[in-house]
Amino acid sequence: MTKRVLLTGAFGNIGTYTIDYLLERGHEVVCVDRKLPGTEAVARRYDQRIKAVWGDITQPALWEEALVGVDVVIHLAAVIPPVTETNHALANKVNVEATKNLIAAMEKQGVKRFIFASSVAVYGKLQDREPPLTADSPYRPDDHYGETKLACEKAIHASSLDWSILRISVAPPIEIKFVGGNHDFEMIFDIAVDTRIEYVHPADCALAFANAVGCDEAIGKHLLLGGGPSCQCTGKEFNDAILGAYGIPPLPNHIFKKGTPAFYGDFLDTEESQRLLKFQRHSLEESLSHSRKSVGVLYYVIKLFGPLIRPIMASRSPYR
Ligand SMILES: O=c1ccn([C@@H]2O[C@H](COP(=O)(O)OP(=O)(O)O[C@H]3O[C@H](CO)[C@@H](O)[C@H](O)[C@H]3O)[C@@H](O)[C@H]2O)c(=O)[nH]1
Repeated sequence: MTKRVLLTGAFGNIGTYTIDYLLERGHEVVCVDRKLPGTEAVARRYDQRIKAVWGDITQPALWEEALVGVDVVIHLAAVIPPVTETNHALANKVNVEATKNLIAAMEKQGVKRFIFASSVAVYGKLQDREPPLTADSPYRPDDHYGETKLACEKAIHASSLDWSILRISVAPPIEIKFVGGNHDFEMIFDIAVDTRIEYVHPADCALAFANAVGCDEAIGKHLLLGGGPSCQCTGKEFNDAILGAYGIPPLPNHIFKKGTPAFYGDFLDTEESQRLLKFQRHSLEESLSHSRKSVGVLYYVIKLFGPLIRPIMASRSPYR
């Protein structure tokens, strides 16, 4: 059955793919995002096919307009690291207060179905345990981002909504393009070379969110979004592969964060999430070839200047 779906953070990394899947399934999509040159450019691509509601999600009045006639809410809008770590006040306001206001507005307006984008950051760094990470592994976030996502989850548990919480693993943008988000390439330096990573294509996350709309069995569940065994690798393999897709040679090991456990997440048990949401479509290999294609001829230019680019990139590492 087609639904009217409110999608927050609609013009960001995962949001844009989510719009595509929702439209493909015949849903009406109401998109909420900040009005920025990048987000407006993305919105123009959808023209009359979506309704855009522009505004600041920390303003409770925004929800009154956005929720009219809505059946389901997919809440992606958030600030992510590194901003969450340098600006705690903003992270609290955007990630926690706005989510609490949205929940209150939904309860007031009688909108029941809520699908929330959380993160494996709620577990903190727990690679001292045997993999895989399961939905009920212990929560001990050790960064502010993870704290904010866990606070949202607690507010959701205390609500009267029909919720699903989807905890996303490592899902950076696949293409060099400006979307509304706040991704920062320097994050790669936080991924220690020997850490266990489970990548997931942002489009596959989007598919999980879109499929959750019609999946009543997902109600009341915490589901892990990782790409599956074909997306599991070490931090070193991950960083080399991502850089390689853009024509950049591997960076030396010593400029990456040291020590274990040195990044959150792990290899994940995605048996239940995949059974319910059927979202794992891309291996890491396929995602990298997608990245490589998006770079086009620039790949050869970057490759040619690789020996010059490499030290410039390395100089941006805080762990040199
Ligand atoms: O005050 C704000 C801050 C952000 N956004 C929007 O939120 C979206 C965030 O997207 P982006 O920064 O590209 O990140 P994603 O990779 O899409 O982040 C998704 O995946 C993360 C986990 O990997 C989750 O934490 C996020 O909630 C979820 O949106 C963007 O459209 C932003 O414009 C707002 O609308 N208002």
